[in-house]
Amino acid sequence: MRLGVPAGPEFGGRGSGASRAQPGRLAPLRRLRSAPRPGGSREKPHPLPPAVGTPRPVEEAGRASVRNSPRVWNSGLQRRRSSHSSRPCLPVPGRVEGGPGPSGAFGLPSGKVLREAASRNLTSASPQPEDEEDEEPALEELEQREVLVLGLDGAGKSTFLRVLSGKPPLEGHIPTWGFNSVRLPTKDFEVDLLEIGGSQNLRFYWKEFVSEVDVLVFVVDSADRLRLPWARQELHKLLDKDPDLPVVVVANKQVRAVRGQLGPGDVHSEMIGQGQGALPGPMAWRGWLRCCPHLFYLCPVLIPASVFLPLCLPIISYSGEMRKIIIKCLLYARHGFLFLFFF
Ligand SMILES: Nc1nc2c(ncn2[C@@H]2O[C@H](COP(=O)(O)OP(=O)(O)OP(=O)(O)O)[C@@H](O)[C@H]2O)c(=O)[nH]1
Ligand SMILES: [Mg+2]
Repeated sequence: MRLGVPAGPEFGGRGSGASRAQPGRLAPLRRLRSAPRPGGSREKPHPLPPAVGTPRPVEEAGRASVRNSPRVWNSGLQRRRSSHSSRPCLPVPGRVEGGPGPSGAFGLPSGKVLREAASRNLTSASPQPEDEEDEEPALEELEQREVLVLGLDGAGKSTFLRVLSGKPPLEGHIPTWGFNSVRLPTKDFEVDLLEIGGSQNLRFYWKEFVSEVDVLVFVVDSADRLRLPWARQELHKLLDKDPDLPVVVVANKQVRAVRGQLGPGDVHSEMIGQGQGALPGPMAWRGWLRCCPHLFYLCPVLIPASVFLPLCLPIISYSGEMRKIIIKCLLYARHGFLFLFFF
């Protein structure tokens, strides 16, 4: 059965974002995204291709060679791509209760196929003033980053995407039953973010995507003390699947967390883990400081937690400045972990 997987309603859902997408410039899964969409207008939910035996879509003439040219890809991505290039497209028989479609459920055939659907539905964020895009750079000069945004339900993934794309956060929790995607254009880069809903039924699919993205953003609800161990378990499962994956942990809802007596240090130790199964320290932190001076202020391990919070307060908000910092993090992420804290 072929059923639709719409973007979440919090992003205008059901294809409204796609009307602003630029098909010729879609970043993620450039090898797959131009697959014909059966009978789909951009205003309708995107039906997924058949689960098994999906033909590889043919890239648009000309663009494919540019996009896939080694000159365009950064070395980290090449490394990651080449080490996973032989990964087969797994048929996933799972069903998601409560999802759209006549039966109230949908099957997600594979990471690649879902991301293809997502790429058609990309919501391009309007360029912010700080990007100073006088002239669009030539296509072949653009580099791209594909960022997967995961985390337990209610952690704040959709909010993260919304705010980064210049929209105000929504009041209340509207669960994402499929995916949301957004494009952040910067001067020389395109950053595509893909959120997959965090409900238990959707977590099964997360691992299908991690090997094919440049960075994982893992959003944690710092106030949800009871579920922090679950969040850690999910994160570590993903890292088992791809140990080289650069991770940005977003420790959300710090205001509520402080009320619940859970500070950044707690989130840090919960997510890194302690004792058996813990991630080794050097692996957790190497590489970040070379990237961007701002990161120093965002890394709780290098500054005692007691001074970390005051230092961070001026920049821990979803401000324009924060947006720039986050984009830098996503662009230059190479190894290990970074923690960002939001209130
Ligand atoms: N105080 C505070 N609330 C937040 C923050 N981020 C998100 N929220 C709230 O948390 C609730 C859930 O946020 P969502 O972004 O919908 O959560 P989600 O991770 O996308 O959830 P699923 O789509 O179900 O996986 C909403 O009510 C948000 O307003 C934050 O940084 N601080
Ligand atoms: Mg969501």
